[in-house]
Amino acid sequence: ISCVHTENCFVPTSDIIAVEETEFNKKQHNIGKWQKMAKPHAFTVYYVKKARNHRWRCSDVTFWCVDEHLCNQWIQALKELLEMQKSRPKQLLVYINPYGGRRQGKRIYEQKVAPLFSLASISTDVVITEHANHAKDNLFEVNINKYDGVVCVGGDGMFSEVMHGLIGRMQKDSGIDQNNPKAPLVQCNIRIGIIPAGSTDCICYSTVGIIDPVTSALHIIVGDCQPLDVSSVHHNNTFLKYSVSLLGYGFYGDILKDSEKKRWMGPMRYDYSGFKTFLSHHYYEGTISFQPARHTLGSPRDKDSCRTGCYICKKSEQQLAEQHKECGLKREEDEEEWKVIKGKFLAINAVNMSCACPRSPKGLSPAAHLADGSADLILVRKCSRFDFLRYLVRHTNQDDQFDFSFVDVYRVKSFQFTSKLSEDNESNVTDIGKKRFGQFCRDHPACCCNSANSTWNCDGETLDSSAIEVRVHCQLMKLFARGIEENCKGEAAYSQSSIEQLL
Ligand SMILES: CCCCCCCCCCCCC/C=C/[C@@H](O)[C@H](COP(=O)(O)O)NC(=O)CCCCCCCCCCCCCCC
Ligand SMILES: Nc1ncnc2c1ncn2[C@@H]1O[C@H](COP(=O)(O)OP(=O)(O)O)[C@@H](O)[C@H]1O
Ligand SMILES: [Ca+2]
Repeated sequence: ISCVHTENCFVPTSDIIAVEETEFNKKQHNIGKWQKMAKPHAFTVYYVKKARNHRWRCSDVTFWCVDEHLCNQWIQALKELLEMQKSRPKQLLVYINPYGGRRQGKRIYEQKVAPLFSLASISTDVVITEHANHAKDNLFEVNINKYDGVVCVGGDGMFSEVMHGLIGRMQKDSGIDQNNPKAPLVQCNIRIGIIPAGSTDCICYSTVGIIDPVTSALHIIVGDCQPLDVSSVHHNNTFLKYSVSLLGYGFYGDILKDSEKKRWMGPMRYDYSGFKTFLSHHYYEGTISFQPARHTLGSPRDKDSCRTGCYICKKSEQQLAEQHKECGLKREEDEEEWKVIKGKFLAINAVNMSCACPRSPKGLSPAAHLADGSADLILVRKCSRFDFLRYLVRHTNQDDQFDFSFVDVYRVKSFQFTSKLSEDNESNVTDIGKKRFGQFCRDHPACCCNSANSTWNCDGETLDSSAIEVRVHCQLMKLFARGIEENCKGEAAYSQSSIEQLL
């Protein structure tokens, strides 16, 4: 058996996409040494080729020989090897948002992704959504056990919808009340794959390292698995939403609210509203209380970030498994300390992952972990426009965005927020004068005292309440991804040995 390539190629079986018998064709027969072969037989191996910047491509290599039996034996053996890769999906449920991002979802799926799925013998049921919440509602009805995974084609908003459907369905089937903020949620073992076709696509970028539909499709095909922390958001014992990327009040809440009116602008709407919001320079008064995450090894000021095989996330996984074993025992969580901070903030951002995206390749919190059971809480206090701009610019370069006197960052496992306005309204219901003054200010937005509330931006969706209660659920769900791979071939940033050196 020989290969037409002149160079040697080495492909691990885990990177093989498919093996197929190759049809004999004249053109191929006429090249090189195969001209002399009487009746050639051939098979083609399709495999993942890793290119620069975390990009993956489907490549192929064809092997020729004269012996038909030998050729078939090779095909058979390679197919058996593929069968042994148990984590690979065979049956997928696909939701396409035709209106996300630049409205290319359907085209991207049909032209770039579907052919790869069919090459890898994955069967699919495809739903093109007709309205918002279509995918979410549908997930409560379908026979979910039929599928090895769910794929969403769209942006972070579309992913969020699919995640709400899956996690919600899981809790419903297990009789867990999502409205109880303390309920131990049931993990969701059905993986979600993201084919990026949205505006920010930060979840894809932060878990794969690139926004590229083909790369994401290949991660699904090889059956990658990346656990992900999920935050639950409640208000007064009412469930509001889950969040995996950004939960932002003030700056990012205001950008989102303004940008929703400009959907026709496509992804550009965020830059337009960002500029507008930057100029308006609103700050908001409120109280934030949080429980520091003592269980995890890392800190938000670490130099190393979460990478494939991250040791810190593995440690949290072990702790989680131990917790599940001792689930009969009482949790001490509630008695743990709460830290309280009052102030005037331009932005309050809680991120479960770095939130790296093309606009900011290192993200809002470069050292945040995908699956350590914590979120990074970033408090940006009132400062000058110039200082806030300096802070924003550091999201795009190598400088440390936390090295400012007006920026604080904490790694937390839960937090609560109440705005000054809602506190006043609750504690001074009889103080009519104050209420009237509040009303007056809201009617006159030019008034400097900023009496209006901002809104929360929850993975790109607005929340109705400004007072919220948030809890991080360690590794509540899983993605078809493997985290960002280290650039140089070598160990993960946090390898066992580097940690041991640290301790
Ligand atoms: C001066 C340049 C400053 C650039 C600062 C860039 C920081 C970007 C951090 C982005 C974090 C994104 C977190 C992810 C959020 C998404 O879940 C979520 C939903 O995504 P989807 O639409 O795909 O469904 N996306 C968003 O909420 C959009 C966030 C908007 C980020 C745009 C920020 C632009 C800021 C421009 C400021 C301009 C100041 C100029 C002064 C001269
Ligand atoms: N067919 C549809 N029509 C209108 N909205 C939809 C449809 N399908 C999904 N959506 C909603 O569109 C919102 C944004 O989608 P997303 O794919 O995240 O795009 P973008 O990144 O541009 O915001 C999501 O909240 C989702 O619920
Ligand atoms: Ca995390």
